[in-house]
Amino acid sequence: MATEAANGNNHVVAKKPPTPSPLRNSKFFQSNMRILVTGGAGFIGSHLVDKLMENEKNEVIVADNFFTGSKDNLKKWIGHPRFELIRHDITEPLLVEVDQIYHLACPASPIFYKHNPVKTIKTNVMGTMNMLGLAKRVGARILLTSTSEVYGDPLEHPQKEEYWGNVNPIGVRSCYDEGKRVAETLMFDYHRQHGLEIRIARIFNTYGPRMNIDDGRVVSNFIAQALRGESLTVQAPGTQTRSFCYVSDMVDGLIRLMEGDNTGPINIGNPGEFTMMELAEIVKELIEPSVSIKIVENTPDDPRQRKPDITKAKQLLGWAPKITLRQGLPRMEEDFRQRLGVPKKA
Ligand SMILES: NC(=O)c1ccc[n+]([C@@H]2O[C@H](COP(=O)([O-])OP(=O)(O)OC[C@H]3O[C@@H](n4cnc5c(N)ncnc54)[C@H](O)[C@@H]3O)[C@@H](O)[C@H]2O)c1
Ligand SMILES: O=C(O)[C@H]1O[C@H](OP(=O)(O)OP(=O)(O)OC[C@H]2O[C@@H](n3ccc(=O)[nH]c3=O)[C@H](O)[C@@H]2O)[C@H](O)[C@@H](O)[C@@H]1O
Repeated sequence: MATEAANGNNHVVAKKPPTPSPLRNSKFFQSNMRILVTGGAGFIGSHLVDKLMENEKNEVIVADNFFTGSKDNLKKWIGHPRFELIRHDITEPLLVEVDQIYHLACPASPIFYKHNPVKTIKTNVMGTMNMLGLAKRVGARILLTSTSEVYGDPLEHPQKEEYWGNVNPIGVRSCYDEGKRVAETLMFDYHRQHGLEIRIARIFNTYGPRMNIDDGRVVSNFIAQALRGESLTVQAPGTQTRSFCYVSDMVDGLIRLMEGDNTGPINIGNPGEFTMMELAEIVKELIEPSVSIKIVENTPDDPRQRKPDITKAKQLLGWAPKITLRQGLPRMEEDFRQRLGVPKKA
């Protein structure tokens, strides 16, 4: 029995990691690493695929059911000899031979994850079990994209990884936040019981190009509203806070976590904290000063504050975000202008 203190906890690991499947060596001629990205047609997943494909030694397989993702996000890779796209729902088993699994598949916008909550739970629980089963069979390392929502409506601020959270187990957000908490539990149980190599990232609000225009999350809503000349809808009271991380910083953090020695969970996010009213003011100032801001009704269990403590990410991964909100928003604006067909005023 080995004891591991990677996260300051003592995880008793019962077994050595599973032996890799011999089929894993039958690779495309140039590659030495075959990587599965579940949810790779989504927002963060497609940026991750871009980065992984830059390395000529990687073969990348994406499995996605296109619920919130799109082939458009991957169009530059379709047909590439080192890339494969599989239409697959991860609540069903998947048989592939891979060395690493980035497990992202799960709707992330509250509007979408609440649309079919039972499916969201199935994706988090059965989907994660299927991916862990796959990792066990082929001896692959697996990284789960968990969320700051595991801290619920946090009573500690900023949130450290040791904080166990304040989550409503029967609320409308529970399919997602409790789903991710079970997914984390499954990761650690497979690690302790079967010796699987696991990595857990707790992602805090991430934004950037390729977010669905009408995806309902706050940054995409405000930018789309500003470009359409509509009022920015701040949900009451507007004093709730979030910390926004630009997607290239996020991808860098995820790859460092996968390649490093620590299981996590590790917070990956930008500690710059803004109220939703402040965010609306910044979007208005940077994108369209003529739009108004209106307060609208909020949804149940909306967390009142959220800010990552990233001491662990700095120490263990040598990672810190580089792009500020004021630098990131214009990059996203450019992408939204192109997709909405709204040119910048001369
Ligand atoms: N963006 C954020 O702010 C944020 C914050 C915390 C955690 N995360 C996590 O990061 C991951 C990616 O988030 P995102 O913002 O890119 O979301 P997204 O909705 O753009 O991407 C999710 C992808 O998963 C796919 N998917 C959903 N259910 C599936 C299923 N059952 N089978 C196969 N594919 C399925 C979707 O079609 C989509 O392509 C998610 O796991 C999310 O929980 C994101
Ligand atoms: O980072 C995380 O861990 C989580 O963050 C988000 O969840 P949430 O923070 O609720 O995301 P938004 O829907 O973007 O809401 C952020 C805040 O903006 C407010 N909001 C949202 C939309 C809007 O039009 N106006 C507005 O004021 C909401 O009330 C909330 O307080 C993501 O969507 C989750 O997938 C992710 O796991």
